Amino acid sequence: MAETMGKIVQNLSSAQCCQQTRQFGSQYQRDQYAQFKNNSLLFQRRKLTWTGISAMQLHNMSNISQRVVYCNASPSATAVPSLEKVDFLKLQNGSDIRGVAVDGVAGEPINLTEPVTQAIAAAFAAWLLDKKKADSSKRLKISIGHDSRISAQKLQDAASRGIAGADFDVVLYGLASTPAMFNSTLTNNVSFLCPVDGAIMITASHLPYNRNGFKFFTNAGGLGKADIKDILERAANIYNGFTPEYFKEAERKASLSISKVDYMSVYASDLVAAVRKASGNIEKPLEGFHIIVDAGNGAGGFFAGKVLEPLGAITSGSQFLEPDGLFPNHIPNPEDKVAMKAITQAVLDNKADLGIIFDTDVDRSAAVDSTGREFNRNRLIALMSAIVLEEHPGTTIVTDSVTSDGLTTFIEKKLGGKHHRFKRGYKNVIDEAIRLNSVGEESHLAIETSGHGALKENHWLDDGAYLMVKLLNKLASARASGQTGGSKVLTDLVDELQEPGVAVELRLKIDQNHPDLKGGSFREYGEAVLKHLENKSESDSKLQKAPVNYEGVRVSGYGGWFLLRLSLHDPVLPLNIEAPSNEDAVKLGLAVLSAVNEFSALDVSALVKFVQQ
Ligand SMILES: O=P(O)(O)OC[C@H]1O[C@H](O)[C@H](O)[C@@H](O)[C@@H]1O
Repeated sequence: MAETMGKIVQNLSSAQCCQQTRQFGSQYQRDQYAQFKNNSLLFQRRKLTWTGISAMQLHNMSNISQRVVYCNASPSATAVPSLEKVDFLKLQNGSDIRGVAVDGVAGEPINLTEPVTQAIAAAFAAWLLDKKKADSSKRLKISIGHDSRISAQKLQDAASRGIAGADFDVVLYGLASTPAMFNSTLTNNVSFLCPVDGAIMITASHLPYNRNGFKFFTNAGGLGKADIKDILERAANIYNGFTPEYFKEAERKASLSISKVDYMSVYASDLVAAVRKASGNIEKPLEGFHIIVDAGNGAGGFFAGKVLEPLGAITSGSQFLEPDGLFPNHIPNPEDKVAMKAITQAVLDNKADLGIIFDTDVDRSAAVDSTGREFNRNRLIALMSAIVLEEHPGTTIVTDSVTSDGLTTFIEKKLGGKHHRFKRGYKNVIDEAIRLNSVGEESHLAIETSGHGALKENHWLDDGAYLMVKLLNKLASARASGQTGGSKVLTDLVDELQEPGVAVELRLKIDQNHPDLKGGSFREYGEAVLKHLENKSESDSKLQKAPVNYEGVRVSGYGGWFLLRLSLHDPVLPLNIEAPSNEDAVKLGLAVLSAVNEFSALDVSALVKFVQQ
């Protein structure tokens, strides 16, 4: 059995990527597949063989497996790799690590190799050991999960060697969601080897198939920027000290310390229990509801079979539940228009009550009501605020900076709450909500327009599945109190949200090699652009600077507003404009353009196009 499970883990990514019969509807899909075909040659060279087991068969097999399987088959490095020089700090992406794990995209060489991964995992173990010094007598364990990416298995194997080499136990969850990984540090269940001391999620969220990365958790939550920097610095040292003996020894230790657990079943059953509890302990509180899931071929497919069906919902018409790291149907991203159109169409075609869509690693989500009305961005925040403010009257809702003025009016005037519009970035909003509570301002919800949302009642974990559970609770309790009308109970909650006639986001790139930067960083340049825009706006009588603002330059005028800010990660100034009409939006666009036009390293072509429409 142990050997079989070792094989299953080994073959998972080949199974996901070797489906031969594909039909591609768009150029995006054809491009992805062409790139994949090149990559599959690489896979063959690395001797990952295709055994003919489909991803769904694997899924079914894992369902009948024992809870804990000890894998004696070690993840093999096959040969001692030759090491290239690596700038580890370049792999930091805020509070995540991101890199290129698969060849095939021009101009994007691999920088997340197996040795780099092994060093990063060993560095996380070392970091964790420092944090847990108090009980260092016990052997620590780290869980590893991954999304559906085609590089998942090789990175999982390398991470396992890194952790085992540091004398930790490794618990493999296979295909998992990011929030489940955090949850595994909290769950008390020895037969599933929980709680673990630390958890690693291998994911690059919605990014293209060639990327991958890591998120790290302890029972205190996700690691922040400073911790990630610390881990990457440790990883660079570990990497520089690698020797052939080290690799051999890590491989030997890995063969002794890896177990496999079906943790997603534990996590899913917690979600099921939460909905049952909210409905007054009804076994099937969603009986009769037709709810469609679109997992975008990421890790969220479990939600249909392991959450909705046990609660009694019909899930027929659900789509893209099978993991496929080439994402052949649409990008798994609730912010993506094509993705939202796909779930909306599925709801309408199937005359379903509700549609639910997740991003690749299920930390983000959105929904669609039975009429095809989308609950994403400001509307999802409004809906979640309505639910949370019913439970906690007057509480503060923390959001990111690009939320609309209509949302503020809705939260404050209609719902009687307080809207704290903070900065972009899921970690920023979560940390701010935690800070507010610590200084005596009650907050129960931190949520971004991107679909990241975290509740105090759920350990401030940003969990797309849990957000959807809150919607299900509402459906179930409405049903229990005799209301009919399906998802109308949700739609009614946001019917007074004022929405702008026009809402756009334009992303203006800074050319980092442009002489106008005069050798400075793109951040300094971006700050100079923002300062200039702020000064110009102050001298324009038709514009008013937002009295409270935590990021970039936010200005009202012409019945709407704009926000220009620096991207969290990229050399980009994202510009959001919302206005009652196109004409007003163009006036706001022109006000920005007249201020930023003289910055020759800034690509304003998207803005020029917008104002000329
Ligand atoms: O600043 P931007 O480029 O718009 O990116 C902002 C986004 O970055 C990442 O994807 C984070 O996970 C999100 O929480 C954040 O909203």
